[in-house]
Amino acid sequence: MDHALLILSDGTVFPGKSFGAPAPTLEEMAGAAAHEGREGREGGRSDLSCRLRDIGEVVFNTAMSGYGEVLTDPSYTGQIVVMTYPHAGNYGIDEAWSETGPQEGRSQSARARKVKPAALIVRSLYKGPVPEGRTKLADYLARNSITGLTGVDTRALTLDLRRRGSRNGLVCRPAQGSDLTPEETELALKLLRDFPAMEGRGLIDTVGTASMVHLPASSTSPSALTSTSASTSGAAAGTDQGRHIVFYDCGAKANILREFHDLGCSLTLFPASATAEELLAAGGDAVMISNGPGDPAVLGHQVEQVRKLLGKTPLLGICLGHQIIAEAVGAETFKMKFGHHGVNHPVREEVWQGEREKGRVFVTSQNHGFAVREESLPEGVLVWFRNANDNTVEGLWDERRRIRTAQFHPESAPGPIDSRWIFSAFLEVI
Ligand SMILES: NC(=O)CC[C@H](N)C(=O)O
Repeated sequence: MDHALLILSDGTVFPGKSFGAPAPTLEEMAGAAAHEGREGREGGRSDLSCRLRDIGEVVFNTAMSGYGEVLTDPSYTGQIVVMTYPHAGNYGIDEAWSETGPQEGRSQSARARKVKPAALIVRSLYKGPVPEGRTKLADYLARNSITGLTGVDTRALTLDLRRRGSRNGLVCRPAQGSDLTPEETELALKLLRDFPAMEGRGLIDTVGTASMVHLPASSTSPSALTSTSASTSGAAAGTDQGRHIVFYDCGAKANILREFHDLGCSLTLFPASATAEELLAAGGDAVMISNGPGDPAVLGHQVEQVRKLLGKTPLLGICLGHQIIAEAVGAETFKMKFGHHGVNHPVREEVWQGEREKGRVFVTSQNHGFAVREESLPEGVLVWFRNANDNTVEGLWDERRRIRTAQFHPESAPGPIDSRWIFSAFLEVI
């Protein structure tokens, strides 16, 4: 394994050893950045930098397992993920665990890009055998051209990110030996200065389906949803036969689709470029807005479309979808200091209905760096869920316009399934 380093935008360095794809040198990274910049200018595209490997916003994830789902979750696009649990790789990885939803109409290269984060950082990579039929984490990353960094003091790194906030970083290899030359350090800091901050980045163009996809309720296992350990035997399976959910796909996780499917719903997925008219014309019972990467505040098109849907159809949202709906009703979102990424975030229910016990607390799976500003919520839009650690808004409830949203991930994958009932609660608005 080669010496490699994580460099944060303020110059803090965390040394380690690379696994998976070899870490690039700074000269290679500068060449790739110049190439992407040229292509971006000539192609008239606004943000190609998300396709650059090895550079992105460094975030820590507190899950004890689930690296396979984390690596394939489209919401991690543009981020370098640090796992706080010290060991990674000991159960290998199976392609079938992918959390990436359908990618119809995308180019072959986009579809082949299975791993969404820009790099993975761990304390200690397990190198022993893995169960038959599975791939070693290092081989999986190598096959997908993603660099991993092991031997990193992830505890110190996490404390640093908590104290000073998530910020951009890059993973690189010194051209010689184990340290960077002053020139290499200068180049690294320049690359990081030129790289866009997560606040203000629109990233959904690169994820999700690019053309309409219909997943009928009757099919027992649509090819896009073949694998899951968490949702094959839904407790409430079949109870909502016949519901048709129109799905606004901003980079959906596969398990969200599976959960609706397990409740007997048919789904029609539309790309994030679709219009409100197209979504309504599909004639569904509700429109669901998916999770996805990047800053919700810059998604003008999607916010505008969702605004046009208000009151015309029930609206459901998860994570980015929750944030887009919040923007559409006139509320604001903001960048959190280090976000919530993990599977152990307590959330309290603040609005309840019918027989449900009051004020329940759930341990939830989370992955978000932005949140809804509570003071900006208009009248009639209630806080359905609240984070029990920091009191931030974790879900919205609007009775009049039939809106239900969750900032966290009721579909888990990875994580506990305590809040899985929310999919049934979503369908109560129909
Ligand atoms: N998982 C998600 O949908 C993430 C939403 C958004 N990109 C955030 O970081 O807050």
